[in-house]
Amino acid sequence: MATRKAEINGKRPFRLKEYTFSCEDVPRLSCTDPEVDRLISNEQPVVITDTNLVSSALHWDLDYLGKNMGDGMFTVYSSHTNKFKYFDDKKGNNVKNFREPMRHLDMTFQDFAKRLCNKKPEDESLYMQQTLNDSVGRRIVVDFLGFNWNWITEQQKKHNWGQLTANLLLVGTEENITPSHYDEQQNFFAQIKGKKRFILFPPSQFGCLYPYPIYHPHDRQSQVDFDDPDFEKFPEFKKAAALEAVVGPGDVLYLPTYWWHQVECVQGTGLNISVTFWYKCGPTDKIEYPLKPQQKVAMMRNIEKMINQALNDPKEVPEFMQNMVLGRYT
Ligand SMILES: CCC[C@@H](CC(=O)O)C(=O)C(=O)O
Ligand SMILES: [Zn+2]
Repeated sequence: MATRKAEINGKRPFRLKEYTFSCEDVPRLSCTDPEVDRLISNEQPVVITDTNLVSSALHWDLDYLGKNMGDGMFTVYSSHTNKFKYFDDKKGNNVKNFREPMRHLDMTFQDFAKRLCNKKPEDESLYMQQTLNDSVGRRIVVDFLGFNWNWITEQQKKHNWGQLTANLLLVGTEENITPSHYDEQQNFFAQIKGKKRFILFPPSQFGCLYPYPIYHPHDRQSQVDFDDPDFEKFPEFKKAAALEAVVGPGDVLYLPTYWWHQVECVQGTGLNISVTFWYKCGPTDKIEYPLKPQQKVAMMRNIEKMINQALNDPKEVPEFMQNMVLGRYT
């Protein structure tokens, strides 16, 4: 796999995997720069520095979390490859012979830390993805309360977002990859330890990324394997053009809703810790034309849901959709 050298702000270089598509940089601005507000209002991604959003957690490492996460059971995924492709197990029966691409395990943080430390190259990769809740130890609660809630709540209000829905703690090792998908919430993604590379595509490139059908367990995930794209099956992927951001400790990436993202723990940057801040989207006061790409994606999802409900059988959906468009809108 070809790689290329990269660095953040002249810091120690590291290597990034090369793909078939071009990558432009996401803007990297201080939170004091008024351009940040403009980009967020326009639902454009931006790496925001100097927020102190998670400064109270920059000392987190495996040892500290092992001592302070408490003895609760936490969600850990295990994968034969280094890819952690999300799946909705409630939709598993909709697809014949669906094979779950990773295993969902529950374990204490101490057990997770031990398995990471003793991990041999042939062992499965592990990725903790746990919503921060009141089961954690007191010192983690203190660190959590020490997040810069003033700044992020000010953003939430300024941009008229809905409620904070979850803070997901992500603890992984270098080379863990979350393959390309989109979410339906606004996300301030805070990096605590190690570096993460985001490969982003705007919602307007929906047609290049070929998401699975909405009834599929991999709903919202791209069908395209970036490491070996099938241009026969997914010809429009040739036109995909990405934005890229590498975030390090203290950086916050604003990841707008419906933006596609593949996320890679960067090689050579060690243990990787992040926390997400997911917010419900705000209400659309007035429909304005032309509609925004993300509104069209939301419309497509609602129409797919309606068709699935009306047909009441996933096996009937492909023929129905093809009859509707093939030779008529193609
Ligand atoms: C389960 C969430 C994973 C995360 C990407 C990553 O850090 O691996 C992501 O996709 C997001 O924050 O939206
Ligand atoms: Zn995501």
